[in-house]
Amino acid sequence: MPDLEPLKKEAALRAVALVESGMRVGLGTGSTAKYAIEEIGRRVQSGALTRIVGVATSEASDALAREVGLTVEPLDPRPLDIAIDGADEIAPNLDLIKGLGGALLREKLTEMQSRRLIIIADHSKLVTQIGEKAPLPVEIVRFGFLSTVERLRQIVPGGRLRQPGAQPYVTDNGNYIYDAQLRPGSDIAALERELKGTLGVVETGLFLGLAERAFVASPDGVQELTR
Ligand SMILES: O=C[C@H](O)[C@H](O)[C@H](O)COP(=O)(O)O
Repeated sequence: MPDLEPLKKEAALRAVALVESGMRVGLGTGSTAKYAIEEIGRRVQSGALTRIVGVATSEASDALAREVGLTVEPLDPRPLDIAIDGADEIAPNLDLIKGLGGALLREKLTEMQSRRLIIIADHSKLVTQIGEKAPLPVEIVRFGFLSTVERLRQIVPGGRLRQPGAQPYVTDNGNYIYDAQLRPGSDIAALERELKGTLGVVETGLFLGLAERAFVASPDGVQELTR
């Protein structure tokens, strides 16, 4: 398995180059977004960027941002100038699956409000159709979760409650996650509507029509994709 870390970092640096002083910045979650947060922190510490306010998409990113010296504020109704985040699948039209790290709800809340969503990833995340590689995370409420899982199985038969150990995985919002196995080529816009209309579902990891640009790094260099 080749080391993807330098590639993730390279993609992150390309995105951070778009951040300007005075911006309100959505801070993504995950092992790629981490490089972006660290780089923004470095630029703030060196004085290259000033008056940056970060809005974090998870408790982990909030903690990291503070650690690297960023000012972090909660999400409020003001728009963000830019958000930088990783993804689990990137389709050619920049539709995404996100949430394998469990942060999909806060990510969607934050990134819907951003003027620009920039995705950073290594080339392993590229797919020709959504559902090819990653499961689709669906955040569900804990109360009656077994009933919600049954309802979800009627819609997407393949899938399971995320349970890494003895207990189900719990999100920052105190919810559970159902990881659905999609059939590539299915109508994902219709699926999104159906899942969002399902009792017990809080949010899905489908990010459709949200990303403006993606920096995708491979051993041949960084590819810049636009919608
Ligand atoms: O919940 C997690 C987020 O959606 C991440 O952005 C996504 O899982 C990609 O993470 P990584 O950069 O670690 O592959």
